[in-house]
Amino acid sequence: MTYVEEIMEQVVKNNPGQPEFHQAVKEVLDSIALVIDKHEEEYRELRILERLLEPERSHSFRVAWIDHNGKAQVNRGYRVQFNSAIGPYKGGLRFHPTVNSSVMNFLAFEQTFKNALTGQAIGGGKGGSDFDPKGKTDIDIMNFCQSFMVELYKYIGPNEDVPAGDIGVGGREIGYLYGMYKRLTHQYEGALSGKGLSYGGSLVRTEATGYGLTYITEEMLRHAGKTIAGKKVCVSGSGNVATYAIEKVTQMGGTVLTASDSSGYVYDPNGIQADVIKEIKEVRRARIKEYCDLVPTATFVPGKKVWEVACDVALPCAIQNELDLDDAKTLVANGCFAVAEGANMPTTREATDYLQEQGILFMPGKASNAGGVAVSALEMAQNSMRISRSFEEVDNDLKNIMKDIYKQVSEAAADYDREGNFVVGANIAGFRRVVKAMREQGIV
Ligand SMILES: NC(=O)c1ccc[n+]([C@@H]2O[C@H](COP(=O)([O-])OP(=O)(O)OC[C@H]3O[C@@H](n4cnc5c(N)ncnc54)[C@H](O)[C@@H]3O)[C@@H](O)[C@H]2O)c1
Repeated sequence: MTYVEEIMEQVVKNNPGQPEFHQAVKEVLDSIALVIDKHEEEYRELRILERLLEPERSHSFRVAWIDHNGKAQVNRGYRVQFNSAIGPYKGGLRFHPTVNSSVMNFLAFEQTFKNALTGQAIGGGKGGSDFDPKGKTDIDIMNFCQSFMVELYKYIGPNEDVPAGDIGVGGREIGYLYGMYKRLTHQYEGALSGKGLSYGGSLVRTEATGYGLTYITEEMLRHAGKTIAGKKVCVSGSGNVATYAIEKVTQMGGTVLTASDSSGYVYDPNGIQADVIKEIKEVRRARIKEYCDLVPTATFVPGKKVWEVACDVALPCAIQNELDLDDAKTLVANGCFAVAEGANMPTTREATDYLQEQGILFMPGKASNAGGVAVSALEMAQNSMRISRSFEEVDNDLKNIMKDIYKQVSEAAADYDREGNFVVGANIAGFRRVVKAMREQGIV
């Protein structure tokens, strides 16, 4: 048995009932087997993979809170501090009923490689809760966030661990979390990113993941002699990443045909309007169906996924495993030639393999959605220096970071004779940077 095979068996044995974590680890190990095989003896001796796959620290805690009816509620909170070889832990907080140890481990593990790809000094972490924000009042959200922070603040700090938003955690939630952090620690410091502009946030952080996704997609298309302008694009989701991907694709001359939530999708051949999505999701906090009340040319398709709509480019921006093999076949049959992941692991392994076999340009999330965390790191730097930079400056940095990620990913793939395989390239490039830092710091 090879070292990689042995380790994969061990991961499954040591983390039973964690399918998402196993899926993420398998994808990475399959890609980096090429590198491991070259250094097998040395890596075995240093137990590189064992150390890389064991989170440095995992916190799980009770979150008791009172809802707007005065009733007691209890949820479970998490913070997984996976790897700090290259910097303080960094990664979002997710509030969604599907959150469990498997999802947390998969996200924190992926985050380690993604953060390495940005070239910044940030390690990998992730956190969240099985709390479901759907249908909750503003008071519920504040009470929950405050109780969550009463525990979380013990583990975070600007030089230790800097959480940000993710599914279910946007500007409102970060505000409530930060308010309680400051009250508990009496420190005004950048212990969270994605903060509001009035209290230390960075311009472009809100837009960063969706914009960054669009910039790297354009870069990938450019190298294939194409461009986003004039293309039909399917976007799934209608949250932070989806909204700003829709906005940037439209600005760059593409037409976004779809947006969705867990109830179904809306289709508009004239192009989905990001401002209307913002009104529905950020102001009214309503279901996507309401889009059709505001835009008469749009139609709502209940209970279906966006991938049945013919498009040139697909941008999955909702949740893990939302694009499966059947969806991939439909996309290819309808002429789609590029897929870039806005969400984390939205494409199943079978779907990814099929898309790559069919010669579809495919950019994995750990490269294509890294813009959010990259601008979070810029926010951390601004907080430390007590400065704020202009929209243009930060946006320009974001563009350069995304271009650099494309370069690293394609060069790493080429180094191992896998030109155009950006999954292999992203995993190898991230792995090389993390492992170099781990080796230089000894067995810790
Ligand atoms: N926010 C960031 O900066 C960031 C950065 C990197 C990656 N991501 C990833 O992007 C994805 C979306 O995150 P977000 O921050 O936009 O969250 P969000 O809460 O703002 O939006 C999530 C969206 O997904 C939709 N959704 C959830 N389950 C769905 C389902 N089963 N079918 C269809 N739609 C569904 C929700 O309705 C919502 O529109 C997640 O995978 C997240 O990990 C986010």
